[in-house]
Amino acid sequence: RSLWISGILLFGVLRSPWIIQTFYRLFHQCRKTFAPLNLTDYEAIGRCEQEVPEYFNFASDVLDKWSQIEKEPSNPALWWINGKGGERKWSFEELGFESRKVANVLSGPCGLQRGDRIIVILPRIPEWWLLNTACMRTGVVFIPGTTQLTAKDICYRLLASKAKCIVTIDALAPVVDSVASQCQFLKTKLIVSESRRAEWLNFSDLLKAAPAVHNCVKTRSQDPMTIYFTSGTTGFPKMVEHSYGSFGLGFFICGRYWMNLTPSDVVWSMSDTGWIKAAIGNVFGPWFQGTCAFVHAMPQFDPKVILNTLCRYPVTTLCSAPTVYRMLVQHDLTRYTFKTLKHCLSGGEPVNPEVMEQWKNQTGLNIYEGYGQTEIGLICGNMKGMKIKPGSLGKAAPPYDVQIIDEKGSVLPPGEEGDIAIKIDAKRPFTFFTRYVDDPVKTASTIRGNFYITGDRGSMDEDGYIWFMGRSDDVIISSGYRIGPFEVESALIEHPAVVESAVVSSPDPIRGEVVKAFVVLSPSFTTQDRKKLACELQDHVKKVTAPYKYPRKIEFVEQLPKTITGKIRRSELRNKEWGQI
Ligand SMILES: Nc1ncnc2c1ncn2[C@@H]1O[C@H](COP(=O)(O)OP(=O)(O)OP(=O)(O)O)[C@@H](O)[C@H]1O
Repeated sequence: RSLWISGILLFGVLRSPWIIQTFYRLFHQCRKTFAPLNLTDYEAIGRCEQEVPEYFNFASDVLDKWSQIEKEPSNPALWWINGKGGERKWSFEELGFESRKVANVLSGPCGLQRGDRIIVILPRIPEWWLLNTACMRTGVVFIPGTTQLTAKDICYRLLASKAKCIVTIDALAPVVDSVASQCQFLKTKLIVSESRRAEWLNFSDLLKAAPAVHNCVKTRSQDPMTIYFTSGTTGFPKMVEHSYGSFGLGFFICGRYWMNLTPSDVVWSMSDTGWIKAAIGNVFGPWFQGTCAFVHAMPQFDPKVILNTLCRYPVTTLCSAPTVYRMLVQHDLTRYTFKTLKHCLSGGEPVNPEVMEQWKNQTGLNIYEGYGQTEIGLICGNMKGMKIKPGSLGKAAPPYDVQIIDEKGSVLPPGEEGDIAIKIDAKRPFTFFTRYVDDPVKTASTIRGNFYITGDRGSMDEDGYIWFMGRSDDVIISSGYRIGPFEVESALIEHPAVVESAVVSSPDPIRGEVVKAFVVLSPSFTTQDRKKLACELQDHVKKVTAPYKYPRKIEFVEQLPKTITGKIRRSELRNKEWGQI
C-alpha cells in the first residue's frame, strides 16, 4: 500500500508543473472569454508585442463589451448637438441597439452582403455613426465621403469603388441622380430625410420597421473593413483599403497615448465625416477607450460658435486642424473660460510654432501635434507628458520605427534632410493599409528596401524628434539650397500682418527657381502700401530664419486654394507659377 501511495505522490510531484500550467491556461482562457474588455492585450497588440488575433470585429469585440461594462451615470458613447436645440445622447447599449437595426436595414431592404461596398456621404448627423457601426456588424465595406463632393467627384468615387449602395441627404440626392445612370454598379440609393424621394429607399422608414436582433459577422483581422479616398492634395484621390485589424486595433495606441483618452473624457473632433481623422477622433480613438465622442453639427465654420461650445459643454479634449487653431487665435481667447478643456490636438498639416505659442499664452494649453497618413494612421506624435518642441512632429508613435533615409534606403544621421520613412522588418506592420485598391503598382511603389516611404521630407534631431520639411514635391531648390515651405510660412506668420501663407517655388532666369509666398493679410493691414509691406515681410523672414530662405516674390491674396479638408494646395499655386513662364 505504501508503495502505491509513494507512486501517486511521485507522479503528483513530477506532473505538478503540468497541472499548474493547465490550471493557469484554463484560468486565462476563462478570463479572456468572460472579461468584458481586455485593454492590456489590445495595447500589447497595438505595440506589435503580441500577435494580432485571427478574428476581430470592433463592433462585437469592443463596442458590445463596453455596453456590458457601462454603468449609470457614465458619459454617453455619442453626444451630438446641432446648435439649434437638437441633441442626442446614446450610451454604448443604445448605440448597439440602434446599429443592429441599421445592420438589418443594410442586409435586408438594401440587399447588401458581406464584402459589398457602400458610399456614405452624410454630414455630422448621428446616422453616420450608426451606418459606420452597422457596416462592421454586416461586413459591408464602408466608404465615407464628404458632403462637399460635386457630381463629378461622386461619379468618380462610385465608378472607382464599384459601390452597390449610396447613402446621402436631400441636398445631394439630385446630384447623385444626375450621375447615377453612368454608374453601372450602383443598385440601391438610401436617403436620410424626413421626406420621400422617388427611386430612393427612406432610412427612417426602414429603421422603424427593422428587427432589433442581429448577429454580428465574424470577421478575420485582415478582412477589408473600409476604403478611404485620400485628400487629393497632390493628384487624384487614392483608394486606401484598411482591414478590421489595421483600422480597429491599429488605433488603440493613438487613442490612449496621443489623444490621452479615458472613459471619463469627452473628445470633440471637428474633422469632416469624409476623412480618416473622423474615424480616429470620432470613432476608434474614443470608443476603444470608452470615451464620449462629442459632435457639434455646425452648418459652417464659425470661430465664435466653437469658442462658446468649448465654454458650455464639458469637452476635455479638442482635436482639430491647424487652420482652425490659426483662425481661433485671431480672437481674444482670454474672454472665454474653457472649464474642462485639458488636452488639445492637431494634425493633417503642420502647426506653426507661432500659433502654438499664441494658443498656449491665451489658454494655458499646449497643442499636441500628430503626423499621420490615411494609409498608416499616426506615424509621429507628441504623446501626453512628452516635452514639446514647437515646429517638430514629435517622435515615432508605437509601433513604428521612423527613420530619415536617402534615395538608396540608407539611414541618415541626425540633422540631415531626407525621406521620412517607416522601417519594415520581416513583415509589414498590421496597422498599415492593405493596398491601394486596383493599383498594385502604386501599392508596391511605397516600399524602398526595408522601408515604407511616406512621400514627405524631413530630418531627425539627436533626441529622436522628427522635423517636417514638406512633401517631397513641395521642397524648393534655389541656388543650390533646399528650402521647405513650412519653415518660411512659419517665419511669415510671426509677423502681425500675416494670417496665413503658402510658399512655393517660382521660376527665375538666374537661380532656376526662387521662393514665392502667397500671403493672406490680417484685416488691419489690408489698406497698407503693398510694396512697403512686401519689403517689410522679406526683412522679417531674413531676421527670424536663415536669410537664404526669404521669399524673393510675394503676392497678396484674399484666400489660399485648399482641399476640402482645409489643406493648402501648394501644387495648384506651383503649377500656376510654372505655367506662366
Ligand atoms: N502634423 C503634420 N505636419 C505636417 N504634415 C502633415 C501632418 N499630418 C499630416 N501631414 C501631411 O498630410 C499627408 C497625409 O494626408 P492624407 O492622407 O490626407 O492625404 P494627402 O497626402 O493629403 O492626399 P493625396 O495623397 O491624395 O495627395 C502626410 O503625408 C503629410 O504630408
